[in-house]
Amino acid sequence: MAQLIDGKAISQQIKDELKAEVEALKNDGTDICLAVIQVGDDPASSVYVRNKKRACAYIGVESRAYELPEDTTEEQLVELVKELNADDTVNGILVQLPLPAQIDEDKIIRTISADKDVDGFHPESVGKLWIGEKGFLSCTPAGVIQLLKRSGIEIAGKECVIIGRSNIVGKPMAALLLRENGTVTIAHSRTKNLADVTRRADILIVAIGKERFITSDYVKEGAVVIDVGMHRDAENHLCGDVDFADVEPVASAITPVPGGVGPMTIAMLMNNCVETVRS
Ligand SMILES: Nc1nc2c(c(=O)[nH]1)N[C@@H](CN(C=O)c1ccc(C(=O)N[C@@H](CCC(=O)O)C(=O)O)cc1)CN2
Repeated sequence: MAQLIDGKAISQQIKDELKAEVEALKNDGTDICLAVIQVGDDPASSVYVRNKKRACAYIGVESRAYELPEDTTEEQLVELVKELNADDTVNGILVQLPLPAQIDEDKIIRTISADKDVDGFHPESVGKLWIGEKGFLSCTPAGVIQLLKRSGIEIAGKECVIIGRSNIVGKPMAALLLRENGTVTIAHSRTKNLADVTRRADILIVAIGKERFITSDYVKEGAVVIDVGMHRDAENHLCGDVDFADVEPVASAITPVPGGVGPMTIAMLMNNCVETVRS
C-alpha cells in the first residue's frame, strides 16, 4: 500500500510555523497585508479566494479584498494594481486567475510590482528562480517540493518527470526539482510515447489537465506520484489528473485529490506573504 502524502496535514504544519513567525514579527511592530483581487464570480475562484482569506486570518496577516465585476476592463484592473503597488501599507498583491477574456493575464502579472509578487508569476521572480537567486516561488510547485521534503522523499539524483509545461506549474516545477538536484524531464502534449517517458520516473508530477488520465500503465512500480490536477467529475466529485484507485497500488507514495497539492498552494502563498518582510 502506498504512503498517502497528506497535503492537508503538511499545509497545517506550515501555517502553524508561519503563525508563530508572524506573531513574533507583530511583537517587533511589523504587520503584513495582502491585497486579494478577484474579478467576476467564478465559483471555483471564489472558494480559493475565501480559503486564502481564511489562511491569512489564521496566521495573522491582514487580507484586503477587492471584488470587481466580471466586465471590469483591463485598464481599470491595471489602475487598481498600480495604486496597490504605490500603497506602502500593502505588502503583497494577489490577482486570482483565471481572469475574464477581455483582460490580458500576462499584462496584469507584469504590472504587479516584483517586490509584491506573492504568486511568484512576475518575470523577475521567474528569472531569479532559474538563476538560483532568492525570490518569490510559484506557490503550487513550491508546495510540491515541501510535500516531498516533509514526507522524507529524497529528490537528489532521482528521475523526475513532469507532465505539463505551463508557466505556473510545469516550468517552475522543473526549476525547483533541478535546484534540488533531481534529473528533470518535462513531457507535454507533443511528447511521443508518453507512457515510455513517464515509466522512467522515480517521481512523477502530473499537471496535464485531464481528469483521471494517468493510469497504472504510465507509472513505474514504486514511483512517487504527485497529482496537481483538479476537476469535478460527472458525479460532482473532486478528482485529479491521476486515476487514484488504479495508480495507488503500484506507487510507493501518492497525493490524494482533494487534500494533496491544493492546500499546499495556499500555505506557500502565506509563506510568500511572510517573505515580503523577512530580512
Ligand atoms: N493567482 C493565482 N491564481 C490561481 C492559482 C494561484 O496559485 N494563484 N492556482 C490555481 C487555483 N488555486 C489557487 O489559487 C488553488 C486551487 C486548489 C486549492 C485547494 O486547496 N483545493 C482543495 C479543494 C478545494 C475545493 O473544495 O474545491 C484540495 O485540493 O484539497 C487551493 C488553491 C488557479 N488560480
